[in-house]
Amino acid sequence: MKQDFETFLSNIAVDAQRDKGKRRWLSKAKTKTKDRRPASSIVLDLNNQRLWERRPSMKTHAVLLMGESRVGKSSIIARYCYDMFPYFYDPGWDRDFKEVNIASKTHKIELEDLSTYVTPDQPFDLRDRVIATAEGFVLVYDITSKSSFDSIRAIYDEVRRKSGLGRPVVIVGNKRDDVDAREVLSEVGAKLAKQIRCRFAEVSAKDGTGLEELFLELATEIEGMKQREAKVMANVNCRNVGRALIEVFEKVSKGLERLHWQILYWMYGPDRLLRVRPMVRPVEEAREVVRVRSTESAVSGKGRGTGSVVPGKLRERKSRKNVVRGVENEKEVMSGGLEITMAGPSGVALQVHRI
Ligand SMILES: Nc1nc2c(ncn2[C@@H]2O[C@H](COP(=O)(O)OP(=O)(O)OP(=O)(O)O)[C@@H](O)[C@H]2O)c(=O)[nH]1
Repeated sequence: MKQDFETFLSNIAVDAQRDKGKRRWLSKAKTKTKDRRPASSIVLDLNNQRLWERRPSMKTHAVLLMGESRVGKSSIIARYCYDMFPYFYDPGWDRDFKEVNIASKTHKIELEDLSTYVTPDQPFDLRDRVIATAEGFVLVYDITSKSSFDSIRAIYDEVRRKSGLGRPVVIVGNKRDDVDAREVLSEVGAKLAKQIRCRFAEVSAKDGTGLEELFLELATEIEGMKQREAKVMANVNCRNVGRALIEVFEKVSKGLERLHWQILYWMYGPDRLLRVRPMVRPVEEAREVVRVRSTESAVSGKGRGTGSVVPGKLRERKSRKNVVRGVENEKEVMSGGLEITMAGPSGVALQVHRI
């Protein structure tokens, strides 16, 4: 009887302790609510491709915890962010964060438990979107439940299907404190991780074992991935900028050359143009082709015509108003037409327009 009474008393003490823990945990969570607004916004298109993304800083890493129900995802978040272990089951816990130091810089790790997205009132599409926006994944199983381990492979496949390329994944066996009830050996977990080439860890949300290293290494991995992505993007941009600069430069130089000939045309008119030309470009340098465009057909309104002067031959065209004559050897072109195109030594077509 005495013993029963003592057991009764100790049970009350345990319950009181749990209640106290729950109250403390909830009040902490409440004060944190202000900070629990989403730190990042991402706009996806219908195929879950990123259209626009705002992250408050490069150093915020979105980590998604996935796994069967009751494997301890919420408990891992509670232990890691508040250093406390809730003895009660709370399926509603969703998102929190913790700041850590990596290479003497502060990084913010946002942890999210996906189970809240699979309640019947949530559209299924939301689940896909949450996966698509996460930057790192923790696939949790319970070492005391073989079935929770068996589901990991399918979850991993889903992550690879729906997430961006190269997002780090860690397979985590939780409840390692519960050695007596163990159903999944750590070698088995490690073997699966090796097969799908990702990291493996065994942790305990109850006593906090392995959690600090787990998230620190994951954040470092995510940071590395982001830096690699940023480098690739910078390279792509550099190449584009370089190509654009060359294009602009080519356009400007062609434009300048054209302008140069236009000014000569204005100054001397078509008749005297070729007398000035050698001053600009020595005759020997000039190529053997002179093209004359837009002659009689342009003037007569039938569209643009193109004539070319065969080297060494005199070519003459007549229209109602214009006479076009080109003497290749002397590089002489006379035109009353609208436009003359000459192939210069650099291979750039020079056009002289009549205004
Ligand atoms: N012994 C032990 N029990 C744990 C551990 N982590 C969680 N639990 C217990 O496992 C139960 C489920 O934990 P939760 O954190 O609510 O599990 P969950 O994965 O978030 O569940 P859902 O929200 O349904 O997805 C709770 O009763 C916890 O007390 C652990 O490391 N060791």
